[in-house]
Amino acid sequence: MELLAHNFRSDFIRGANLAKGADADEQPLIAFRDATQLSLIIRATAFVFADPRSRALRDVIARIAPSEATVLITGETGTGKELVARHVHAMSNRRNAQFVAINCGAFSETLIESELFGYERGAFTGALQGKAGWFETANGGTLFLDEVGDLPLAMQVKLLRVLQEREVVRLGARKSIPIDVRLIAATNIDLSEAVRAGRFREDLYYRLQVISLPVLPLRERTGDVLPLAQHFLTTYARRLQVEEVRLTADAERALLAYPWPGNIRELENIIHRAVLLSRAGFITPTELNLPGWHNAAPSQPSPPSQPAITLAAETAADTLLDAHDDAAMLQKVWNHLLQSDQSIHFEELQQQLIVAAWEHCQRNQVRTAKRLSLSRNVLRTYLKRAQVID
Ligand SMILES: Nc1ncnc2c1ncn2[C@@H]1O[C@H](COP(=O)(O)OP(=O)(O)OP(=O)(O)O)[C@@H](O)[C@H]1O
Repeated sequence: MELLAHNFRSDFIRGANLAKGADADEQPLIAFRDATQLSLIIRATAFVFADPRSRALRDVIARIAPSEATVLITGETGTGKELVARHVHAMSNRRNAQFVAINCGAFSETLIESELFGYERGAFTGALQGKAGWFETANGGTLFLDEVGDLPLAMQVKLLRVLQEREVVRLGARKSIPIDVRLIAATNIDLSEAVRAGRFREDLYYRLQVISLPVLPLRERTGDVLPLAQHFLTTYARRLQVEEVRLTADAERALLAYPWPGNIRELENIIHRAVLLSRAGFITPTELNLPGWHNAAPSQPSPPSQPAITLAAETAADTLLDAHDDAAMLQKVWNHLLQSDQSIHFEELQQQLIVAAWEHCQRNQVRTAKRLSLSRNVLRTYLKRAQVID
């Protein structure tokens, strides 16, 4: 297996320091990223490239990284698009400058303009002082625009202009500011389809995909499954200060047979939970609890009924969303649910929790996505899967 890690800050391989460090406690148990926060700090960056198709991708990245060309990364949710973007940056000549990662789906239409391009003092009510936008923040480095398909059309026009002119004009300003930024964009929707439907500008589409990097779903690169599982096992065992944990042969077979609709993020969550539930240093298919897997052993407790899961999710969502500190609260709720009934099905519970949050937000998708730090696209995917929207 091949594991690449960058020296600047690699939480995944800094295991020894992590075990006792603050990071160990602060890692949220569920992978809702706080998309509304700028990730100005280069965070965990370790890559497993074991499958021949992943190694081919790694070789393409090495070839294109040093160029200044704009890159469009495509792939299903959770396939590792952001990690690929960080890898491109880390292998480019801009590696010592800022990598700014933004999730375009996490911002309202009005907010995104001032965040992207910045504003001058007095540009709008409440603008008591000027602020640099993301383009200015990333100057000299790389700007990663995740979920670029979520950009409103008016913003697409402005983005195209910045890419053409290589300068930004802050809201309320007359002067333009020259910028030197490499843009990497990512999407999990079919942008060419969005172009045909008139939701995405064709000129911007071609401008973005000077280099196109498709990231395959995990089910199409099964050679990565066990090395990734091993990688997350080591990571979470260290973070959770658990002794060495191993997968049984049955558990490995189950991992290989599963189709991974949520891709690497789902694998990471499942291993994280299995490490928490593991006994005597082993993870069996019971601890993996993969959707569709049923343990015939009579000693197993029967799974909770659907109403019980729904109620637990509703309570969890209400507690979570009423709390001030969402991340800490989410971790507590999640811990509680894991401990209260270990047979609760992770995916099912996650789905129920998201639906409950959507109900809590009066079925307003924008507000729900914002509260959960998910993009609207990802939220819609979950809601469709739960069959509560078309
Ligand atoms: N090759 C890899 N090696 C190790 N970890 C990986 C790899 N690819 C992805 N991951 C991990 O899987 C998780 C999901 O990756 P990432 O956030 O980059 O996916 P994404 O495609 O950008 O998702 P989304 O479409 O939802 O934004 C992250 O925790 C990331 O660290």
